[in-house]
Amino acid sequence: MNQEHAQQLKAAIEAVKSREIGNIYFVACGGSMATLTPAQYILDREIDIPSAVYSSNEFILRSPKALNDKSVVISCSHSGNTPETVEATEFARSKGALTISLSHLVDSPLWNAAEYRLHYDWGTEARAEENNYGILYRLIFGILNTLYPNEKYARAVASVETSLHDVFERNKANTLEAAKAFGSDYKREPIIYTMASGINYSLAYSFAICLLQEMQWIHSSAIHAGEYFHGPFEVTDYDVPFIIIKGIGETRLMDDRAHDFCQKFSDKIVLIDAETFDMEGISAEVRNYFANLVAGVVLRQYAQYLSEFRGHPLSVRRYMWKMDY
Ligand SMILES: N[C@@H]1[C@@H](O)[C@H](O)[C@@H](COP(=O)(O)O)O[C@@H]1O
Repeated sequence: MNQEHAQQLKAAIEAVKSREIGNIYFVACGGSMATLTPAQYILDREIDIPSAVYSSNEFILRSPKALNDKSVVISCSHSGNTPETVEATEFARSKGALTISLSHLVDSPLWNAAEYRLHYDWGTEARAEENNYGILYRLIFGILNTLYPNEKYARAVASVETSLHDVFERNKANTLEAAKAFGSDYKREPIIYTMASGINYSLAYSFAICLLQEMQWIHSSAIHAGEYFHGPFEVTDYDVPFIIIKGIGETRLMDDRAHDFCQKFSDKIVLIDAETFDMEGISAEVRNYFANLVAGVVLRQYAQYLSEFRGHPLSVRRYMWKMDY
């Protein structure tokens, strides 16, 4: 265990404990916003303190009335440099909120804007318990366990610390051939939709906007499985590809309904079903909250092979970080 990370988490969790908490906001952009969103889902399910997710600039411009000194604002920027996330954190701090920021870059502008800072590791060598989701889940379940002590939350933290890395590795190995097949079969698709609900929806969103649009320049849109029947299902046809992520929790009913319909009319469904995951080591009562993380690792491998078969590295951008915008 990285002791520096453990110390940073302890300080942030103690700070939350020392305050009266009226609400919790999660603020970031793009992939980082999608990273934070499952934490809001977990809080929504577990406690009655209201929480919400905002894209950074909207947080500043909308300026929620309830943002005040009883707020906790958790922001994230991988680079630590996204100006709107830095400004949103400064804005939250100016309103008296307790600010906690996650970043891969120590001493970045975001790092300096936040009151409490959480560094996470990144890259192929990083251990799951020290990467962005590992740190976020240790924070969220740590906060829950501090505010509402419960063995369930302690077991969730232990699941991250002792098992998540191996769970990721096993599921990556189990889906390696499927990832290669996806890369080969879908490399010429001009458009790929993603669909999910509940805690998995933000994964469908980030896969569509970050992996497919940003990193592969493939047209895409994330469809909420419940919303599918309220517009998007009209585009379903035999040659229209859908990646459908099915969860194992309370919203699976919506995933089933969308999948059942979609497979009647599309011959190109890529199903990522959390029921097939090997979740051994993750405490049974919180597996729903971890299935999206496993699906994320599985899908990242799919994207990796898509990029290899297309000869389009995931690192290539046309505009991002290359000009003013
Ligand atoms: N794919 C995401 C983008 O969607 C996002 O605009 C950006 C956010 O940056 P950061 O997390 O550094 O704030 O970077 C990531 O790569």
